[in-house]
Amino acid sequence: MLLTITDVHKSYANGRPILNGVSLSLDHGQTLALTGESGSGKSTLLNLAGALDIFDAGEISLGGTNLSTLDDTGRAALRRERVALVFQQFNLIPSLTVGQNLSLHARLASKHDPDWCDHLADKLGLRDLLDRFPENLSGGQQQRVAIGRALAPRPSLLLADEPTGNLDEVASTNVLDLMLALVAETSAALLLVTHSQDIATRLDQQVRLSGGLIS
Ligand SMILES: Nc1ncnc2c1ncn2[C@@H]1O[C@H](COP(=O)(O)OP(=O)(O)OP(=O)(O)O)[C@@H](O)[C@H]1O
Repeated sequence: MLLTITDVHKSYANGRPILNGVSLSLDHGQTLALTGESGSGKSTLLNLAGALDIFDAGEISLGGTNLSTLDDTGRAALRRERVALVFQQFNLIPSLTVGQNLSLHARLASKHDPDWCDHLADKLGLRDLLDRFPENLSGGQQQRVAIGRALAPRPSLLLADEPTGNLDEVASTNVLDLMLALVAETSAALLLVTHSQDIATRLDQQVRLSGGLIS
C-alpha cells in the first residue's frame, strides 16, 4: 500500500475536532475521490496525507515511512521525493514561462528529465504554449501546466484539491481526462477532493467525510 491512514485525529488550536478517527488506504495507480460538505475537513485530510501538516493521533504511512517519525526537515524531504499538489487556484509562477513552470518542481527536486517534460507538454497540449506567460493562458490551459508541473518529478502521490473548481464544464472534463490518463501512465496514486458527484464517480473509489469520519 502506498498510503495508509489509520484512525487519524486532528484539531486545530482551540478548535473542535476536525478529523475524529479517519482511516483509508490507497495503492500505486489507484484513484480516490474525497467528498463532503464545506468545512468537513477534506483539505485538512489532504494536507495530512501529503505531510504538509501534523496530526494529533493515529498513524499515516506514505511509501513505508511513518510520518509521525519525521521532523519538519524530514517532512519537507518526503514531500519533495514523493508528493505533488494541484489546487483550484493554479498557482503558476507569473514571471516564468509555461516551459519554465512545467519543469520547475522537477528541477527543485533535482529530478528534471527533459524527455519526460516534453512528453508531458505533448500529452497536455502545451507544445505551442511553452514560451507564453501564465497571464496569457485560459484557466484550463493554466491547470494543464499545473498538472504537468506536478507530475514532472514523477511523484508517487498526487493530491488534487478541487482541481476543476475554477473551470467551466468543457475545460473541467478535459483537465480531468488528462489528469486521469497521466496518473494511470505514471502509476501515481491520486487523492482528489471534489464537490462534484460527476467527477467523483470517474475515480476508482469514493469516500465521504462527515462528522470527522469517513463513510
Ligand atoms: N489552519 C487552520 N486553523 C484553524 N482552523 C482551520 C485551519 N484550517 C482549517 N480550519 C478549520 O477546519 C475545518 C475544516 O476545514 P477544511 O478546509 O479542511 O474543510 P474542507 O472540507 O476542505 O472545506 P471546503 O470544502 O470549504 O474547502 C473548518 O472549520 C476550518 O475553518
